[in-house]
Amino acid sequence: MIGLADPAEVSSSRRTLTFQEASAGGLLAVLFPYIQKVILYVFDFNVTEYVTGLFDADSILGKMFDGNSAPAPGWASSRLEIPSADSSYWDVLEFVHEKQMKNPKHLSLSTDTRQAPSGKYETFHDFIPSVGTHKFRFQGKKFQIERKQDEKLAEPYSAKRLENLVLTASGSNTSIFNDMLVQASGTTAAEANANAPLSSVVLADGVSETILADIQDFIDSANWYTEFGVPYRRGYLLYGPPGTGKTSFISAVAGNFNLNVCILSLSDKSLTDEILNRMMVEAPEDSLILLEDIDAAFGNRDDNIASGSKLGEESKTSSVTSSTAFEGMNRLTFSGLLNALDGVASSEGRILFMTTNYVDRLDPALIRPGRVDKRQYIGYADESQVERMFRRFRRNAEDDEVKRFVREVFDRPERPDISLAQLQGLFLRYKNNPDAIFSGLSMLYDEK
Ligand SMILES: Nc1ncnc2c1ncn2[C@@H]1O[C@H](COP(=O)(O)OP(=O)(O)OP(=O)(O)O)[C@@H](O)[C@H]1O
Repeated sequence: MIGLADPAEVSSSRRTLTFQEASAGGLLAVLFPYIQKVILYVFDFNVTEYVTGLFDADSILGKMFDGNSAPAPGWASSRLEIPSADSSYWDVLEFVHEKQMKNPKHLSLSTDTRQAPSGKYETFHDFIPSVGTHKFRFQGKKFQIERKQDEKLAEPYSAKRLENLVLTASGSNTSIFNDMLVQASGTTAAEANANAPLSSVVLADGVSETILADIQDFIDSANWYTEFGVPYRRGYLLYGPPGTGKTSFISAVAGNFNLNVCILSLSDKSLTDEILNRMMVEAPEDSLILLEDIDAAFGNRDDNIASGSKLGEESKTSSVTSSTAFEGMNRLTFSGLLNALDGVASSEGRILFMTTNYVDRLDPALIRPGRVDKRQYIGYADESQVERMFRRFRRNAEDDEVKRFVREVFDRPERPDISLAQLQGLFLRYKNNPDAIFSGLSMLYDEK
C-alpha cells in the first residue's frame, strides 16, 4: 500500500551536518572549480563532464550535474566552424537532431535527397535543428552548436548560401570533432557502389567502345579545357526504348573509371530546383552524375507552345510547363534544370549522363553542345547482341545452338522488337531448364 511517510521517520533518516563538515563542504564547493581547472590543464580531463556523462541528460542527476550544458566561459574549449558549403554540413545537422531527439525544441523541415547504395537518390523529409543555439552531448562531452545565417555567403541558385555552423566543445582535445564527423557522415553517407562489370552490359557493336574512348579523351584533356577557357565538363545523352541497358551501362562506366555514380530521376515528383542544385553541388568529387528520364519533368513541345514559351530559345527564363507542373505536383523548373547543369555550382571535371525514352520531347536548349556533347541511341536487341546474350547465359553452348537461337528470334514474319531486359528475363526463367528456352521464346512473343 502506498502512503505518506511518517514525518518522524523522514527527519530521523536525515543526517545533520556538523559545523566542520559544513564548512569543509563549503570550502570544497569554493575550491572545486579551481581543482577542476588544474585537473583539466594537467590531465586534459574534465571531472564534471565525466560525472555528467554517467547520467542520462534528462535524469534528475544528469540535470543536477549538467547545469548549463554549454561549455562554461573561461574553460578550455574547442571550436569548429562548418560553412554550409561543406559537404558535412547537413550530416552534422541531422546528427545533432538525432542526439536531441528526446527533447526537440526548435526544428525546421528539411527536404533532402540521399543516395541509396544503388547510387539512386531518394527524397527524404527530415527535421533538423533550426537557426539558433542548440546543446547536446557526444561521448559524454557537452557540445554547443550554433546555426547562424551568413548573408555574406549569399549566392543565387546556391543551396550552400546563407549559413554556417559553429560547434563548441569543452576541452581542448579537438579529435572529438573528428569522431563526431565520422559518426555524423556515417548516418547518411552512401556506400560505395557495387557496379556490374562492363562486360555484363551487351550493347550494339562499337557503342560501348566509342563512349569509353570519349570519356578517356575527356579525362586526358583537362589541360586543353584550361588553356582555352572551356568549362571542363562533358555531357552525354543516351536515348532509346526502355530496358535496353542505358542505366546499366552508365553504372558500369562509372565502375570502369572508378567513379561514384549519383542517380537522380527527374520523374520524381518531389524533386525541386533546390534539391537538384544541391545534388549537383554536393555530389562527391570523382562522381558521374546521371539524370534519368530527362523528358519526364517538362512535358512535350506542344505543352510548351500552348503555354507561350518559345522552344529552342537559349533562354533560362522559360519555366516548366507540363501539366504536372500546372497541377503543382512538380517544383522543378526548366530554368532550374539549366542553371543546375551549367551554373557556378557545377563542379569542374564533371561527367554527366542523361537518359530518356523520348528524345523528340526534349527542348533543344537542354541538349545543345556544352550541355550534351555526345548523343547515343541505345536500341532493341540486334543479332549480335542476342548472340552475345545467349553465350553469356549459356556458357557451354555449341555454335549451332547459338545460331539456332538467333534465327528463332529474328526469322519470324511479325517479329516484334525485343529488349535486352526481356531477353535477360527469359534466361532467368529457364535457368534450371535451359533446353526449354526455345519454347519460352515463343511465349515471349505471345506476351507482346
Ligand atoms: N544491353 C543490356 N545488356 C545486359 N543487360 C541488360 C541490357 N539492357 C537491359 N539489361 C537488363 O535489363 C534490366 C533493365 O535495364 P536498364 O535499367 O539498364 O535499362 P534502361 O535502358 O535504362 O531502361 P529505362 O529506359 O526504362 O530506364 C537490367 O537489370 C539489366 O540487367
